[in-house]
Amino acid sequence: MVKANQSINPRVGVIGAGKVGSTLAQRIAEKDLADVVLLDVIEGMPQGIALDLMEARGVEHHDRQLIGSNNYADLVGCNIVVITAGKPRTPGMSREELIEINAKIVKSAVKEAVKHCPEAIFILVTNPLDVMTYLAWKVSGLDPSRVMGMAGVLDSARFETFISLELGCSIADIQTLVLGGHGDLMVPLPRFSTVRGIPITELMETETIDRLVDRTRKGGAEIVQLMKTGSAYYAPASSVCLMVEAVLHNQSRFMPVAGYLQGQYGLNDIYMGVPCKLGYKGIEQILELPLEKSEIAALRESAEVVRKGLEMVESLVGFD
Ligand SMILES: NC(=O)C1=CN([C@@H]2O[C@H](COP(=O)(O)OP(=O)(O)OC[C@H]3O[C@@H](n4cnc5c(N)ncnc54)[C@H](O)[C@@H]3O)[C@@H](O)[C@H]2O)C=CC1
Ligand SMILES: O=C([O-])CC(=O)C(=O)O
Repeated sequence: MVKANQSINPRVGVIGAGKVGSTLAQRIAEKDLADVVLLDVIEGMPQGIALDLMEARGVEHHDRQLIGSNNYADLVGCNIVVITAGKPRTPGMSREELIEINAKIVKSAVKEAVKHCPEAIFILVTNPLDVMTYLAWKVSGLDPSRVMGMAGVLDSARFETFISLELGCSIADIQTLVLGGHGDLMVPLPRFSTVRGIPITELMETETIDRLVDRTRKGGAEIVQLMKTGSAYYAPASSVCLMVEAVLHNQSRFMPVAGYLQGQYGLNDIYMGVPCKLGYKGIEQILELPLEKSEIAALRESAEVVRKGLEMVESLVGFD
């Protein structure tokens, strides 16, 4: 059996071996990106999933190592740590209702992880995303460029899906941008969403765009409602994997990421979805777009929800 600290390959720690975490481990290994340490509080479960994924290697043709663990010390040497630990919502719940249960989990997971791999880049997934990313940054003591959250890639991918279904065209030509907090007030930007460079505002009626924007905003809830017992995980895992690849391969790719704002878009001391350049140092640049007044107002409204969540986290678990 391979020991956790024997590899010289890139290594990604995934904390939380549930739906998102285990699917992400599979994506990372099968795309041949890195070895994976899959960690959970449930004994035997991450070990079983890691072994199952190892046994698929001969068929999938890769040599990546997958290690299941209940011990944070096994994260030694990880280049990236992804936090998926925590509860998903069930029908009727908002993401904010997860704060009480998930803040404790994220705080302790990040504190433990950073002790063993202080050099890692941290990517948060646990909801409510922007609030948990801020909490993770605070308790990690790391530079904000090295702590980020995944949501905008997923929300943009959903918007792209709905546009491609509406226009009956390939998704390959569609690129969208969804900014703001990962909640009902997220900010899809039709002006910056294109099909082969053509803004969708040139291709669809306003009412159609509004309908697709609304479906995007409620994209997570639509799946929660259908699944009944949990939330989306295939598209979320693919979205995190894209960020992992951008960092590991130092790709300098622009994508919407929950990054720490220090005055950009008129917002300060908050994590929220903005266009970021990702490379091996983490967030290398935050791009400030020339937004219209209504778009800025929508971003600020979205930020208010995040701030309320931060107040709640501070009173529940604190940021120390
Ligand atoms: N940012 C985004 O766009 C998305 C966020 N999410 C969020 O990701 C989180 C995980 O979702 P799923 O994987 O579907 O849930 P899940 O319930 O399948 O998995 C969560 C795992 O976390 C583990 N866990 C709990 N406490 C832990 C701790 N202290 N240390 C290590 N592991 C711990 C649980 O044992 C469980 O295996 C949820 O909060 C969900 O809302 C899910 C999809 C998209
Ligand atoms: O909806 C949820 O709770 C999970 C999530 O964040 C998403 O799928 O966008």
